[in-house]
Amino acid sequence: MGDLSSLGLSDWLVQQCKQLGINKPTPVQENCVPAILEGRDCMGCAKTGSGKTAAFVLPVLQKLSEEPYGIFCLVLTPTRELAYQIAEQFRVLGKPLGLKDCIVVGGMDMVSQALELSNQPHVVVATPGRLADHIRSSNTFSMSRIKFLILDEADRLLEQGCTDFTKDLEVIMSVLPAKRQTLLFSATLTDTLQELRNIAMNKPFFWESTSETRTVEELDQRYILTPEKVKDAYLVHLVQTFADEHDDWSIIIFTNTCKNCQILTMMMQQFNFPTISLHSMMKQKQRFANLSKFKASVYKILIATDVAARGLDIPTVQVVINHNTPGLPKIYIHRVGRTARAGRNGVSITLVTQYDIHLVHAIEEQTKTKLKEYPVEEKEVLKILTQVNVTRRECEIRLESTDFDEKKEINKRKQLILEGKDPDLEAKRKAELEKIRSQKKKFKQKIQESIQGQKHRHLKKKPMKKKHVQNKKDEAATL
Ligand SMILES: Nc1ncnc2c1ncn2[C@@H]1O[C@H](COP(=O)(O)OP(=O)(O)OP(=O)(O)O)[C@@H](O)[C@H]1O
Repeated sequence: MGDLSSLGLSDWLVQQCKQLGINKPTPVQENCVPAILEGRDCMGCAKTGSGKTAAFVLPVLQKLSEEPYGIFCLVLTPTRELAYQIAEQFRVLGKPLGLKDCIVVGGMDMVSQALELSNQPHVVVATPGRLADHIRSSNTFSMSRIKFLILDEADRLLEQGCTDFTKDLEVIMSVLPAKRQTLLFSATLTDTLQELRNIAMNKPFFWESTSETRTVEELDQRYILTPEKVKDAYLVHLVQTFADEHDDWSIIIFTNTCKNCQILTMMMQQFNFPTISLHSMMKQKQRFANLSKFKASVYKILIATDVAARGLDIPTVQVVINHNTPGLPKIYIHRVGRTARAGRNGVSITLVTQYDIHLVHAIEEQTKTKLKEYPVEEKEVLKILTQVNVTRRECEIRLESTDFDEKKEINKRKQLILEGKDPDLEAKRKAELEKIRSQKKKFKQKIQESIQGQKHRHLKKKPMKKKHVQNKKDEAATL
C-alpha cells in the first residue's frame, strides 16, 4: 500500500487527512482515487466501513481546488442522516479551501435551503426527493455546470424499494450536464450493475474488492434461535449481559417496523437502559437530535429501522443486534456493517425464529460466511420472560393510547398527496382490492375444501375396492 501523496493528491489534502487519522489509503481509495483524478467515471464496490466516502471526497476536493466554482459537485444519498455525514466529511477535509456546502434533505426548512442553493455552494449533498422538489419549484440555482455527480449507496438509489427514487432521479438528471464525471459507490453494487453502468456513461472504471467474503473479517457474526415470544427476553438478557461486562459500549438494535421500534424503545427504557430510537415516523429534528445523542454516547442503545442500516459511521458501536432477521441478505450486510468499521472489532447477533432459517441460509450464501450460534444461558432468559412480556404488553397499550397509528395514517396521506395521488381515492381503491383479495381467498378456500372432500370420499371408497379384490381372490380360490 502506497501513501496518500502517491495517489496524486496535493500536500494540503494529505496533511488534512493526517489530522483525521487517515495516513494510508484503504484499497478502495488506493484504486479509485487515481482513476477519478484521471477524469474517469468510477464504480466502487467495497465492504462496509472501508473508507468509500473519502474515496470520492478526496479527488473531488483536489479538482475543486484547481478550479473552484459553485455548484461543482452534487452528491445524492438515500437518507437524510447520511447526507449530513457526507457533508461533514467534505467540510472537514475541505476546510483549507473554505469549502461552501449545502445540505438539501426532506423534513427541514425549504426556504433556507433554497437560499443556500442560490448562493452557489461548491458541494450540494441531497436526498433525491427534496432536491427534485427544489428543481421543480425554483429557478434560482443551476446545476448545469456540475463537474461531479456522486451516487452514494448507489444501488439503494436505483432499486424500487419502499421509497422509490426513480422519478426524482429523472428530474435531477434532466438538469445535469451530459459532460460530467459520475461516481457510484456502495458495499452492494452487484444487483444493480447494469442500471448503474447506464448512469456512468463513459466506460466507468470498476473496482470491487477481491475478498471472498462480503462482510469484514473483524466482525464476529452470531445467531440465536428463539421462538418469537422469547425474542424480547433474549434482547433484554443480551443487553444486560453486555452492559455488565463492558465499561465503554454502545449497541444498535435493528427492527422491522416504526411501531416495533417505538415499542422496543419504550420497553428498554422501562428496564432503565439508556435507549433512544430512530425511525421515519419521527420528526426530522428529533431524528438528528437522537442520532447526535447516541453518537456522543449520552445514550448507549439506538433502536432503529432500516433507515439507519446504511452508511452511518459511528466508531463506538461494538454490537449490532438484529431483532428480526432481515428478509434480504443485502440489508443484513449493511446493518451488521454499522459495527467493525475501519479495522475495529465488532459483534453482530441475529435473533432467528424457526420460520427465518431459510433467510439465514440465504444470508450465509451471499456473504460466504457461516453464522455461529451465540451461547446464552437459557435458564437466565426464562427467568425474565414473564416480566419482559408483561412490560412489552404495557408499552403496547401505552402506545395504542397515543396517536401513533393516527400519525402513521396522516403521514401516508401526506406521502400520497406529494406523489400527486388523491388519498381518498387511493383508500377506496385499496378497499376494493382488499375485497377482491378476500373474495379470491374465500373462493380458493372453497375449492380447497371441495378437493379435500373429494379426496376424503375417494379414500372412503378405497377399502371397498380392496374388499372387492379380496372377494375376487376368494372367488378365484373357489374356482
Ligand atoms: N485511509 C483511512 N485510514 C483510516 N481510517 C479511514 C481511512 N479512510 C476512511 N477512514 C475512516 O473509516 C471510517 C469508515 O469510512 P466510511 O464511512 O467512508 O466507510 P464506507 O466504506 O462508506 O462504509 P459504508 O458502506 O458502511 O457506508 C470513517 O470513520 C473514516 O473516517
